Order: sequence, then C-alpha cells, then structure tokens
Amino acid sequence: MAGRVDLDGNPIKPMTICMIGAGGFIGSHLCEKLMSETEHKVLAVDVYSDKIKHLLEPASLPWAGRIQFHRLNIKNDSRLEGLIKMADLTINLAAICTPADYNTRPLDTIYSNFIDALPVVKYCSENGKRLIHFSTCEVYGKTIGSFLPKDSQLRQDPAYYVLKEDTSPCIFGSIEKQRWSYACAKQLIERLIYAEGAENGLEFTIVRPFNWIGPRMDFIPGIDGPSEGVPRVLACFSNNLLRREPLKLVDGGQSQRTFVYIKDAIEAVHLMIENPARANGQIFNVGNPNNEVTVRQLAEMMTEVYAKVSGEPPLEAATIDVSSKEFYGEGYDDSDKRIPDMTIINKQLGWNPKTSLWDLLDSTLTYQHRTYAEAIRKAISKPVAS
Ligand SMILES: NC(=O)c1ccc[n+]([C@@H]2O[C@H](COP(=O)([O-])OP(=O)(O)OC[C@H]3O[C@@H](n4cnc5c(N)ncnc54)[C@H](O)[C@@H]3O)[C@@H](O)[C@H]2O)c1
Ligand SMILES: O=c1ccn([C@@H]2O[C@H](COP(=O)(O)OP(=O)(O)O[C@H]3OC[C@@H](O)[C@H](O)[C@H]3O)[C@@H](O)[C@H]2O)c(=O)[nH]1
Repeated sequence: MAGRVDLDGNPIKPMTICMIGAGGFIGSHLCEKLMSETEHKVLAVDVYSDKIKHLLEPASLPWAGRIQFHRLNIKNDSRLEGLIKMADLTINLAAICTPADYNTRPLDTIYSNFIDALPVVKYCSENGKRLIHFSTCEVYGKTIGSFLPKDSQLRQDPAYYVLKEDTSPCIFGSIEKQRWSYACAKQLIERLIYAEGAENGLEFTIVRPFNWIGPRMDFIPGIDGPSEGVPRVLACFSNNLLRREPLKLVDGGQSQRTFVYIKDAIEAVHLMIENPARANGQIFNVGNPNNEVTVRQLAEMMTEVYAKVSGEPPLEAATIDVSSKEFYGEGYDDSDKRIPDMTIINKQLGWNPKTSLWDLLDSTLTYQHRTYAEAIRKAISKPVAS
C-alpha cells in the first residue's frame, strides 16, 4: 500500500472522504476497495448500514479507525455540513434509484435526486471541497435512432445510438410519462453542479453509471426487503430464479442494456478519487459497451448461469411476458438502448472494463445462491397462517 503513485507518478496522500449513501450497493463496494487497498479515511453516511456491517465490525479489522459510520438522513440533519467540512472530498451516492419508484413516487424521486442533493453541492462549493457526484446514464433518455422508422438503415449507424458525454442530447418522454422524473432531476443537478464549477470554481466530477451490477445489489423481496417491493432487474430476475418462477419480461424484453461488473466500475471511481487533476471538471460514462444484450437475452443467460451454479435444472417455461402497465403501473416508459462512448474516460484515466457478461453473472449468481437459497427455501416451506 505504501508508496502508491497516481497516473502522473505523484505520490498519493491519504485523504478523508465523506461518502453519502455509503451503505448502498455501490457505496459498499467502494468502501471495501478503499479499506483494503488504500490508506484513505471514510466518513460513511447513510440511513442503513447492513451492507457495510462487515467493514465496521469487529474492532480488530485491519482498517478499524479508518471508517466511521454516521447514521443520518441528509434531508434534515444539520451534521451534514460539519462532515463535509471535515473531509477533503465528498462522494454523493444517495438517491432513490429504482425505476419502480419513478412513476409511482415521482415527488420522492425528484426530492431525493434534486432537492436533497442541493445542500451537498452548496456545502462543497462554499467550503472549497471537491465533489464526485453520482448521476446516471438515464440522463441520455432515449436514443436519436429510436425515432427513426423501424426499417431505417441509419439505426445501424453508431452516430444514432452511441451515447457521448459532450455531444449527445438528453431525450425524455412527455411529462405524463413520470418515468423520466428521475432522469430529469438528475439532469438538473448535473447542470447545477456544472454551473457551480463554471461560476464559483467548484471542483467536481460527475459519474454516469451504465447498469453496474453485482453482489449486494438491491434486495430480494420478502427476504431482505418488502415482499411487494420491485428492485432493479438483476434482483428481480434473481428472485424469480431462486423461487423457481418464470422471469417476467416487461413489454417483451426488447429493450437493450450494457451491463458492467461492479468491481470493474469501482476501479474507475478509484482512479477518479486519486487523480483529481485528470477527473475534475469531467463527466464520465462508466459502463461496458461490449456487454450489450436485450433484456430477453439477459433473462436467458441468467437462467443458464443459475442452473449451472445451483445445480437445479431450469424451468421449462423460463420466461413470461408482462405489460409495463401491469408491472410498473401508469406512466412507465423505457430507455431503448444504452451504449456508452468510452473516449473521455479512456483518455483521462486509461480505464477499460474487463469482465464479460457471462463471468460477471457467474460470480454474482453464485453469491445470490449462497446468500439467499436457504432463506427462500425456509420462507416457501413456512405454513401460511389461516
Ligand atoms: N447501480 C447502478 O447501476 C446505477 C446506475 C445509474 C446511477 N446510479 C446512481 O448511483 C448512486 C448509487 O446507486 P446504488 O445502486 O448504490 O443505489 P442504492 O440504493 O443501493 O444506494 C443508495 C444509498 O443511498 C442511501 N440514501 C438515500 N437517500 C438518503 C438520505 N436522504 N440520507 C442518507 N442516505 C440516503 C440509501 O439508504 C442507500 O443505501 C445513485 O445516485 C444512483 O442514482 C446507479
Ligand atoms: O423483472 C423485470 C425487471 C426489469 N425489466 C426490464 O429490464 C430493464 C432494466 O431494468 P432496471 O430495473 O435494471 O432499470 P433500468 O436499466 O431501466 O434503469 C436503471 O438504470 C440506471 C440507474 O440510474 C438506475 O439504477 C435505474 O434507473 C428495463 O427495460 C425493465 O423494463 C424486466 O423486463 N423485468
């Protein structure tokens, strides 16, 4: 660990990082990385700590004293400014970020992704602190190509679908399609941060994650989250596989996504943290353009991988079609295709993702099976109260 240097050969000095949303999926992996591979200190802020409990206890852990948990809700806690002032860098991950909430809880979604992030930006700007803010690939919305006729040859041209930080437009649906409440709130906070940089000299980096997936993502309904809850697709499909139910394909599963392994993506964030001269003032796509599938193909691959890791044969009818209205309710809409352009992150940080979709599903579903199969078996065999 000692003697580590940045990409320009300068020694890396230990810093204090205020990480808001540290108890979530990305935060837990980032804390793990910072504890095991660096000497930085983390002030971990969240309302939950379950996903980082293994890093906080016992006191004999090699990094004890370098990570401190602060249970607070950033909506209404005056301790936030003090924590930002104590740190050299703030990383803001806190957000409502599950699509099932965007159209059913649009107010909470907008407040969480815009209003609640405002004081974080303000305190960083006023106190001259660096900020790494987590936005989303959803700010791109739909591709230009999706508006072309279905049989247009131009749909094959990357100019009509590859998403570039500095040139692609942000294309959302109408206001009644409340799905876009999240993307729109994220876009506005990006613009505010950018403006704080331009007008007040805020040192910022904006991250646009493209479907990062891996262990500890979201929850399994009825086991470590609400029975009626709808997590993101990895956890939805994992839940179906664990319960031996068909995987639900929303509107035929035709939408396309690129998935990146959380551990690859965390490497990119690590580079941003330790190379401020290269990361400040930048907006970075972080994804894996080589791992593109339709949601249907994802379901098929997950079914195959899960059969391998669990030793259980797949169901004969492994998938079932559902309408988006039935699954998500009124006001849902979808991004058609998400391929990140990698030019900027390549040039600034030399980062490239490594893990194939098959390999990342293999390790993730091995984790899901090991963590949840027994709990699901018990939950299913419990007699129903009469
Ligand atoms: N995982 C992805 O692929 C992905 C994709 C695009 C964008 N993002 C963005 O990355 C960030 C982190 O995502 P994640 O996947 O880790 O989500 P997550 O839901 O697992 O983590 C978010 C964490 O923030 C905490 N939080 C929310 N509101 C809070 C508040 N008011 N006070 C204190 N803590 C609060 C939650 O308790 C949770 O632990 C989010 O901003 C999300 O929009 C993630
Ligand atoms: O059971 C399911 C769940 C989801 N899906 C579909 O799978 C696709 C991916 O769904 P996800 O739940 O992962 O969410 P999305 O990729 O649409 O958005 C996510 O991407 C970027 C982040 O900002 C957020 O974490 C989230 O908005 C969507 O087309 C969705 O309709 C299913 O077909 N079946």
